[in-house]
Amino acid sequence: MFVSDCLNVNLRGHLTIGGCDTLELAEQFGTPLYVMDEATITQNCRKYVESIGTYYNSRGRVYYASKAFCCKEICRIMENAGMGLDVVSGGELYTAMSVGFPADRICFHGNNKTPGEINYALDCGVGRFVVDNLTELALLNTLALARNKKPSVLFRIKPGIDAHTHNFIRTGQIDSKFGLALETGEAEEAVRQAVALPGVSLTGMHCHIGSQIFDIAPFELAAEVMVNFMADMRDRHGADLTELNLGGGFGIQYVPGQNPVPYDRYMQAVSETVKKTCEARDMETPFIMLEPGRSIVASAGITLYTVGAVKDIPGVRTYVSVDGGMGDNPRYALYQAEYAAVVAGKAAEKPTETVTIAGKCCESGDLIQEHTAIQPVQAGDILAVFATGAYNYSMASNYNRIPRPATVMIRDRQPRVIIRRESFEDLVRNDV
Ligand SMILES: Cc1ncc(COP(=O)(O)O)c(C=O)c1O
Ligand SMILES: N[C@@H](CCCC[NH3+])C(=O)O
Repeated sequence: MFVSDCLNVNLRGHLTIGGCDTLELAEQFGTPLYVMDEATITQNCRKYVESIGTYYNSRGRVYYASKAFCCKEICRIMENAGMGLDVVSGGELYTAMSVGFPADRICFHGNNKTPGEINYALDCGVGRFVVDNLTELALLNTLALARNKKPSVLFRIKPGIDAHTHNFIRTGQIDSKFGLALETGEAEEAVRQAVALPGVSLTGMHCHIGSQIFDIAPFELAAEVMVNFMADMRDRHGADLTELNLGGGFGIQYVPGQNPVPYDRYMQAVSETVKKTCEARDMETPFIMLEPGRSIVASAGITLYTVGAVKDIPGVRTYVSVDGGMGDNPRYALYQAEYAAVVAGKAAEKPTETVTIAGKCCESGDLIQEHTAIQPVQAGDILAVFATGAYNYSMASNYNRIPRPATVMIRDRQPRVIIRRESFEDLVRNDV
């Protein structure tokens, strides 16, 4: 009925998440409120971890891409689930380290890591650096030598795959700010340099072709391109490459009618490609790394808002204004991302209205969704927007000095605050 199994309707006709009544959650914790179901997150982790067992003989690791949703508690949950962590900044790394996440299970990304961030990561002892460009390679080599370290390095490669997703979240094609291009010889040049550098140990290759991808073919193609490139680098430069990171990007269902590929089918298809290509190139199957973000946390989350003004413009549209907006969810403004919503107190009823859900920022584009079907709605109602667990809190801002919402995590029907609501005091804390 809904886009996630953790959502349901109780006998009062109210929307529930993880067995908790959303109207009671809104009453207890206030709105806007992010709510997440822990069992959904841990089940998603388990599916990935098990598929590494099934398809790669357990020779691999799943790194949760923490950019999707990063806070201390999610790092603890990931550690307990046996996951690794993909971090992309000093801040994400700091968050992980602050709860004692094992540094050797961290993969450090980023297309412009600063010397400060690199030094911090070296001091933490992060397991893998995914190096984006030649400048970074030279810098990492120098900084590592100065600290008497030799970090393991993977190169971020643009495999030249054009995945069918929104322009802003496509990354595998040649015109991308991320990674080293194959076509131009840039990637090979990086390998040639790295094998001769004393401060880095080149162990493998990485690619990530984009996000919210629904087809299997681009992933298969990327895997084939990457294995072939690794074999070429072995043949031409003697590079001993034993690790292949295939990134994340697996699509999820935001609205009914979308049909994401089940992980298992993706894993099976890609593992077959990897093995077949390795055989053809007389290469051992590398240690496989994956970096799912969205598909681990998105469907575990919803956002609860309180409806304020409902403005009907006859013959034009009806605006339903809520007490949050682009500050807590910028994805419609950025990517015209699709979302489904319900009036939480009427979740069992059929949607009969078509409305535009607007936020409270001083910005016409501050919309959560346009022309969306919903139950009859009025001021004071609680509105729930689905599948907001990824790239909502992590991309939130304080535009218009609106405090960021709290996040509540539910386990065994018990809600607990894992991120406190920001106060006005928080907003001025760093002002001088
Ligand atoms: C390098 C890298 N890895 C992993 C991810 C996670 O992607 P997703 O959340 O789509 O699984 C991203 C984001 O697109 C990324 O850039
Ligand atoms: N933040 C984006 C995707 C980019 C993922 C990171 N490379 C989203 O909300 O869909």
